[in-house]
Amino acid sequence: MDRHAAPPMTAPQVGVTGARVPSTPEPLDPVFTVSGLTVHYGDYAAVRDVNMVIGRREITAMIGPSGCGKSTVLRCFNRMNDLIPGARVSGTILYHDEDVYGEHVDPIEVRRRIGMVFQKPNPFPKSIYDNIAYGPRVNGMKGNLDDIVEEALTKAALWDEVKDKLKQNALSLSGGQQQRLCIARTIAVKPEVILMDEPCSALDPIATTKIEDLMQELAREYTIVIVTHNMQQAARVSERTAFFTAEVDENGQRYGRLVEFDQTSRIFTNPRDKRTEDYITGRFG
Ligand SMILES: Nc1ncnc2c1ncn2[C@@H]1O[C@H](COP(=O)(O)OP(=O)(O)OP(=O)(O)O)[C@@H](O)[C@H]1O
Repeated sequence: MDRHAAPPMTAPQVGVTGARVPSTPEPLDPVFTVSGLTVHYGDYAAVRDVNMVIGRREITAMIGPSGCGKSTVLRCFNRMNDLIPGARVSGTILYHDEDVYGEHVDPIEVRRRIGMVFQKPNPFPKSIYDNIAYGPRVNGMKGNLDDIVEEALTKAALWDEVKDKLKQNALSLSGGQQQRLCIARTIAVKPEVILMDEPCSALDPIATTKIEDLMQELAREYTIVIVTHNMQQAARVSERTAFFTAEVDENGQRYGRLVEFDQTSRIFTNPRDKRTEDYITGRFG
């Protein structure tokens, strides 16, 4: 797949609060263009007809009640659903101009370019150093491995805390440190996009703040898509928000759908859809 090297057509404006304020409902510099995305598990169409665009170097949040398909959609961006027996994806997801599910696309390469951080930190039971070095080694990346490890840990705001104990087992780190290690591990293989599935739900408030600060720092260089149950978190960190909900079809089947996708500031202050308003004001879900 060709990596899109063009600079963004429009730089995000900087608002009075210093927050990055996007200028249009839809990003002008898409990394992903999702059209008519439907995901089945066996015969069950869990999430249907999703259309959205993910902007380059933006943070896009996906929010909504449990079971509405947020994680299912997130896993489509890097073909993680390929690993779930019975999962079937229809519609298209363009990564720049290339179909992520195209016939000749290598899912391993997709997952290198589009990394993922999970809800529960999942370091390998190896040293801190080897956790980071693993990806670059198996990908045959050129360059000095020590430098690659230091750069990834520095970008993940963990270097100062671990530089004197790189040989220590990663499982000896705190939960928040383990999650930053997993982010460093993702960064080490030089992705363009980082997908995050509830990355703070297992962390305390201080560790959560560190990850949120880190996300904003990383968004200078990476495109980030985050699933979160925490609406305040979506409001704090993201430029755009997609609100999903679960509805029941004419056959009594519950399914997930995207209700509204817009600038985060608009979703949280002046949503277009009553269902979004009910959710963000706590009247539903
Ligand atoms: N591996 C699977 N096999 C079968 N059904 C699944 C699988 N994963 C998810 N589902 C179903 O798909 C629907 C959407 O689930 P998904 O986990 O994507 O929702 P979610 O919005 O991320 O939920 P939560 O916020 O609780 O994590 C649910 O009905 C769920 O039961």
